[in-house]
Amino acid sequence: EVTTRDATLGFECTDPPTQAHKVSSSPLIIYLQNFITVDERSHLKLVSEPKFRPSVVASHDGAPQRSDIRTSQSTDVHRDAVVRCIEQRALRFQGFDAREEQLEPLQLVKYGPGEHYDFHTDWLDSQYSTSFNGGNRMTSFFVYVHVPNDTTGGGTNFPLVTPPRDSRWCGLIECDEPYANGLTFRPVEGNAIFWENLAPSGAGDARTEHAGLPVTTGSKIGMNIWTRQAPVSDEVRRQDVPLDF
Ligand SMILES: O=C(O)CCC(=O)C(=O)O
Ligand SMILES: [Fe+2]
Repeated sequence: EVTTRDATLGFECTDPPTQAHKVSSSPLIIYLQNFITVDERSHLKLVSEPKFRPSVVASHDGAPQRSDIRTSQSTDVHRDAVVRCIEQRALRFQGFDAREEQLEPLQLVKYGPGEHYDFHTDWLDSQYSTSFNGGNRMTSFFVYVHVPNDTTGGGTNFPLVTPPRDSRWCGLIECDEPYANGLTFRPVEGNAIFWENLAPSGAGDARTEHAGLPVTTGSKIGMNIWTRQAPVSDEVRRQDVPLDF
């Protein structure tokens, strides 16, 4: 167990007892129960709350733009001790080889009633996967940071992935979903979905298409942890150049 102290915050970086469950081998999808602690969740909620702005998507000419495709609010967060603790956990999970410099700034997304993110892939077209940007998004974690008890809807749907069958999944995925709808994860606070976006050739894997389904009641805060193929430029890491799509 890795433990470090940050005196300024009195925060102790301690890994929660995460349980990993494989969902799919191809594309690789792994479900992580208890990936961030209660303290980390409340800290992320606190620091992000005043910073949320309407989410954007990548437009044709490269400029981030608002769109009906993605009606949530987003923000990145300052790399304080809590954020660095989660970053290191995400890197260790990927087998030590991924370097800190490959991480995009962690991105929080908040949905209120009716808000959603339409079907998309996290891997990007070549114009957004330049060497300046560290190439493409090799992997994604989507972490459920804050999901009040009254929240309904807001699942994460992978239409091209076959759901696992065992009934022990039923708290974590929609088990009564019509088979044709693919796999829908329920938003369960503290848990995360990890997947690989790229085929071994480096090409984007179309089977990783997914959507943030509309929140019906309540709200949802999630977090994207994206690891690029190569180091992201300092400008992006310092968050001078937003990459917030
Ligand atoms: O909200 C979700 O469940 C998924 C969000 C997502 O896919 C994204 O922000 O890239
Ligand atoms: Fe996504």
